[in-house]
Amino acid sequence: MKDLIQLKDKNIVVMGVANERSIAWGVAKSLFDVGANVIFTYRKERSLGKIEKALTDNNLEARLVVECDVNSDDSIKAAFEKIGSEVGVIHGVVHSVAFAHAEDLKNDFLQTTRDGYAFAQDTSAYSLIAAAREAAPFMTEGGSIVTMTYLGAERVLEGYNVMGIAKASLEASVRYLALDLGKQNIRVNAVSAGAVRTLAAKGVSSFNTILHKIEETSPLKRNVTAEEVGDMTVGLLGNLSRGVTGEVVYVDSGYNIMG
Ligand SMILES: NC(=O)c1ccc[n+]([C@@H]2O[C@H](COP(=O)([O-])OP(=O)(O)OC[C@H]3O[C@@H](n4cnc5c(N)ncnc54)[C@H](O)[C@@H]3O)[C@@H](O)[C@H]2O)c1
Repeated sequence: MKDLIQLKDKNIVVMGVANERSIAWGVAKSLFDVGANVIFTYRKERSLGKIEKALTDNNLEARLVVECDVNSDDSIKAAFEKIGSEVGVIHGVVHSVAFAHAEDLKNDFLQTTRDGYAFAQDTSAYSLIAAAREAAPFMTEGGSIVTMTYLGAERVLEGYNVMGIAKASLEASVRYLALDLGKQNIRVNAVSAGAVRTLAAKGVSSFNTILHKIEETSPLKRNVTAEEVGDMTVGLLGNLSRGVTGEVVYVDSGYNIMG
């Protein structure tokens, strides 16, 4: 399988590990399993500590760990320049980053503020465009970019509100980026993950209800794990998916197909 995926010794940037429950950590574990060189980016010192602890506890070694605040163009540019200068070629990027203000997830969607809307878009959707732009010059052998989205982009899920709009932008951005970057043989896809209990999920008030609903009604009658999301992400990063770009792939026990 490792040979089919062809990610051994490839340099893959993973953005968005806050702790061992993060979807990005599930992705990183799958990447370590196939022998990739994993480069982490983090926003806060607290996350850096959590990444270091997760690596030590699991007896793993990162190729590099770099600070990157996706609300800042300068920070994104500096992060990818540092990564590029250290590793030379970047073969893949995993964008697993999102944020919205708590009040915009608690209040009715109708009450979304202009600032809250802009902030959710900036952090959760524009950040993919900026990261892709700064990574692309170092992706000289072609490669793959994968982001994390959610069903709330297409369906109204109570309490997901402004984040649903950000995910809709994110999914459209995946398609436009796929066209631009296809010329460089860089593929861009999204994984639409089922509900996974993480730090970010705490902001969604209806989260427990969603978990139960998936258990009851999805074809597989269970929730998915960050590891399962990680495995599909690695599939989209590697050679087996070389003909796939601009897609949203669901890892949600099939929940999205149900009426
Ligand atoms: N947990 C779920 O149920 C679920 C389902 C579908 C999609 N997702 C998506 O998966 C992705 C990862 O979320 P998660 O659930 O693993 O939660 P998480 O809280 O573990 O990860 C979110 C990450 O975003 C980072 N982040 C936020 N603002 C940032 C900024 N300005 N600069 C840099 N990093 C920033 C945080 O530091 C954190 O590492 C998100 O895009 C989320 O919307 C989550």
